[in-house]
Amino acid sequence: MLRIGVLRFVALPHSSSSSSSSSLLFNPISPKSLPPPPVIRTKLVSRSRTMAYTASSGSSSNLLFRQLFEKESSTYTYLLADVSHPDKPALLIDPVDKTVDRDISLVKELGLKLIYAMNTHVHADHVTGTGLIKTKLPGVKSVISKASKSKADLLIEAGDKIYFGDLFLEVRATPGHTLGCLTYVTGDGPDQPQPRMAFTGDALLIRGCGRTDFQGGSSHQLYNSVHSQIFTLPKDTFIYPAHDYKGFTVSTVGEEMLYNPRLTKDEEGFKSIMENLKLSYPKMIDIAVPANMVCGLQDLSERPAESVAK
Ligand SMILES: N[C@@H](CCC(=O)N[C@@H](CSS)C(=O)NCC(=O)O)C(=O)O
Repeated sequence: MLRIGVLRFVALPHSSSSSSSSSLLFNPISPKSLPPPPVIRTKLVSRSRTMAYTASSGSSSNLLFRQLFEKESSTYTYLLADVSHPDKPALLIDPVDKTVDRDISLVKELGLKLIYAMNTHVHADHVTGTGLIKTKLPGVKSVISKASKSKADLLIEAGDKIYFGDLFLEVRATPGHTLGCLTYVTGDGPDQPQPRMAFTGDALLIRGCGRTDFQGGSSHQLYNSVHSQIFTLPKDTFIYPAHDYKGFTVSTVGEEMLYNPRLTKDEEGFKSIMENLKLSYPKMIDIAVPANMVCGLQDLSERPAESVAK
């Protein structure tokens, strides 16, 4: 396997163009080669702060976590930040265009520095907020999978690690709802959040899963993605999906392995369920898919995306 890209946030000038600046924008530095951040960590204080910020997640002395909701498309957006790092670097997963102002206000109120606006996949039911965020906060980088064949500042793939401060997300490929679906999982390590947290996009929903009837969807692929990439995580790993239509907010791997009415079946049973969902096409699909192929910015320049160091 190729060496995983280590995307390390460093304080650099904001720039949104020029391919020659790519090495300035993402600095592939091993965390071990950097001096420790100049911050005195008082475990009790930082832990209690995190607890106050954290909604239904596990503990980490460094992680600030928020789950946000966009009600028209029933989409969850997630805000994560390393609040022990002096810059408080943050990222958003699956922001929606309609709630970008809310999300940016929250980022500012909490004193965070947003560095990545990430997509789990090319959504069909709403326009991503990642492009709009870039126009409002020009230093932010849009992120999506290379397999999605979309345009973004950063095209990522399985095995990459997305660093924000000393915390990171591991990238797992979970195709099946769309070809380019990714699941982001918090890091495995002593200073990373415990239990781990998996941001599954539409691959795995709570007691459900993403449909497989368009955008390169495949029930065979989705079944294998969930079983090989998500159900192999520790059972206490939290599941945070991109949507919920039933009022759920969080689940765990163990809970879904026991109670997911689709994915507890064998593959043939799963395929049969997926073939008979009889869902109507998302109302926004004809607008959302082309817009999301350019991370929500129809006029994004033609410059090539930065490649991730391997
Ligand atoms: N009614 C909504 C779309 C609902 C829908 O199709 N949701 C997708 C995820 S967004 S493409 C899905 O995979 N649902 C699975 C399920 O079992 O509900 C609209 O018109 O936007």
